[in-house]
Amino acid sequence: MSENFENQKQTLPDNYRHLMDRAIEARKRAYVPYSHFQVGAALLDAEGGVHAGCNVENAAYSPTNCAERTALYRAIADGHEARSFEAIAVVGETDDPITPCGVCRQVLIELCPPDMPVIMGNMKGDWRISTVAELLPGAFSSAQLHKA
Ligand SMILES: O=c1ccn([C@H]2C[C@H](O)[C@@H](CO)O2)c(=O)[nH]1
Ligand SMILES: [Zn+2]
Repeated sequence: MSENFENQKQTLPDNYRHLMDRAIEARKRAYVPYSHFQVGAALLDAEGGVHAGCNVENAAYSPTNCAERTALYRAIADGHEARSFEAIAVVGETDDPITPCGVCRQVLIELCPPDMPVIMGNMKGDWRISTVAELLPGAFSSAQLHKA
């Protein structure tokens, strides 16, 4: 399964490198007084625009928003159509490339094409790529809901 691929050692393709650089930049703006774990994300839209996100924590913990969801919700709020996105990069200071949490995987399934690449990285430059669908096998999605 692609999620278990070893970290890629080759160079990230230029377009994805650029997106990852934007995620690294967004990571600096993380609001993380509780975990001190900064995460950045950058979402590419169909027009070539990039929507950055960082994690935003809360003293009550559960209102915390991950970097991935910040980027996605920001792009939707700016008028971009659901499932029109082309790629998302996410980065944290992890040994292996960071992987989105379960909540973000569900939101990715909702708002992105199932074959959209998720470029996962760390601050050492390791990276790997999985599609949205690969990250959440057997997902409950709108397709099932609307059959009811
Ligand atoms: O993919 C991830 C994983 C974690 N976090 C955030 C949530 C919380 O603020 C902190 C620690 O879990 O990192 C993200 O933003 N994205
Ligand atoms: Zn998450």
